[in-house]
Amino acid sequence: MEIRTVGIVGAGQMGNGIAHVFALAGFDVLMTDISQEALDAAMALIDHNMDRQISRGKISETDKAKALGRIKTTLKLAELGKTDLVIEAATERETVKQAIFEDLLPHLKPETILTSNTSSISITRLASRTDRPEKFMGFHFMNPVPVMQLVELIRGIATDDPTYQSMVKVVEKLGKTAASAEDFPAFIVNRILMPMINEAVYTLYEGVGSVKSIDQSLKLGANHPMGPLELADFIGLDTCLAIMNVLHEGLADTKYRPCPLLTKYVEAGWLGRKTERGFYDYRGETPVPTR
Ligand SMILES: CC(=O)CC(=O)SCCNC(=O)CCNC(=O)[C@H](O)C(C)(C)COP(=O)(O)OP(=O)(O)OC[C@H]1O[C@@H](n2cnc3c(N)ncnc32)[C@H](O)[C@@H]1OP(=O)(O)O
Ligand SMILES: NC(=O)C1=CN([C@@H]2O[C@H](COP(=O)(O)OP(=O)(O)OC[C@H]3O[C@@H](n4cnc5c(N)ncnc54)[C@H](OP(=O)(O)O)[C@@H]3O)[C@@H](O)[C@H]2O)C=CC1
Repeated sequence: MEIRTVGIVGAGQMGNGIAHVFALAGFDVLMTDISQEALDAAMALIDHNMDRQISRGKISETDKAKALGRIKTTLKLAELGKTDLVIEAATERETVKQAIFEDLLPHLKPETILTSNTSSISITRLASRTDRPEKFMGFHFMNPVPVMQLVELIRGIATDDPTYQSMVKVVEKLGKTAASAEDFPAFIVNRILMPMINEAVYTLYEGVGSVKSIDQSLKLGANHPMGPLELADFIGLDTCLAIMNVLHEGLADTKYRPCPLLTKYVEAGWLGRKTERGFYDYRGETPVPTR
C-alpha cells in the first residue's frame, strides 16, 4: 500500500517536527492533540522553522506554502482513522499511549499502519494491546526532526515484513536514513545517549562539576554540539527520566538508576526548555545555569 496520508497524535516538539518533514515531503498530514493551544503553538513553530529553512536557502517560499497547505489539525482523534499511517507522538507514558491506541482502534481502516515515536517503551507490548500487532512498529525520530538525519525503525515481535518495507520506503521519501533496532528498552540511540545524560546529572549531583563546566567539557573536550545538560533540557527532563526508568526497570541493572537530582527537577516541574526552566533558566535573554 502506498502511504499518502499521515495522522500524528501529539503536537509537542516531536509531533510538530514530524508534521513539518512529512508535509515538505508531499504527504497530507492530520495532526491532533488534547488542546487547541498545543495545535496552534505547533503550527506557529512549523511556520517559524520553515522560515528558518527559507533563510538558509534549504526550501523556497512556494515549498513552505504548499507544505503548510498539506497540514490540517483536529481535536478529534477519531478523524485520524482515515489516514494510511498513524504516528503516535504523545507524552512518554505507557498508559497515555495505550489509551490513545484504544480510543483510535475502532476508527481505523484495516490497512492503516500504526506506529509510535516512543523513545524507550516496548513496541511488542504496545502492539500486543492493539488489533494489528503485525502492522505496528516503532518509528523513532530524533530531535530536532527537521535537522536530524536518523530515524530508528523498531519491529515488534509480530511486525510483518510488508509493514517494515513500507516504513523503509517512507523514510526514504522523507530523505532520511533508517537504522533498524531490535525491540529492547530504549532501542539504540537512547540506550547509549541517555545513560550519558544521566551520568552528567550524577556528575552535577556529586559536585564534580557545575552545569557550565560539565557542558563546556563535553562540548570542547568531546566535540558534542550541545553539552549533556543542555541536551537534556532540549529533550525534556520528563522524557529523560521516563527513558531512564524504562531502562532501569526493563534491564534490571542498577547502572541505569535515574539520578535523584533528575527526579527532583521533574518533580519541580522544571522540565527544560519547554517549561523555560531546567538545568538552565531560559526566561531571560540568555540561558542561566540553575546550579
Ligand atoms: C530523546 C530521543 O528519543 C532521541 C533524541 O532525539 S536524542 C537528541 C538528538 N539530538 C541531538 O543530539 C541534537 C544535538 N544538537 C545539535 O545537533 C545542534 O545543537 C542543533 C542542530 C540542534 C542546533 O545546531 P546549532 O549549530 O546550534 O544551531 P544553528 O546553526 O542555529 O542550526 C543548525 C541547523 O539546525 C536548524 N535548527 C536548529 N534548531 C532547530 C529546531 N528546533 N527545529 C528545526 N530546525 C532547527 C537550523 O535551521 C539549522 O539548519 P541547517 O543546518 O539546515 O541550516
Ligand atoms: N523530546 C525528544 O527529544 C524526543 C522525544 N521522543 C518521544 O516523542 C514523544 C513526544 O515527546 P515530545 O514531543 O518531546 O513531548 P512533548 O511534551 O513536547 O509533547 C507531547 C504532546 O502530547 C500531548 N498529549 C498528551 N496526551 C495526549 C493525548 N492523550 N492525545 C493527544 N496528545 C496528547 C501533550 O499535551 P499536553 O502538553 O497538554 O500534555 C503534548 O502536546 C514521546 O514518546 C517521546 O519519548 C522521541 C524522540 C526525541
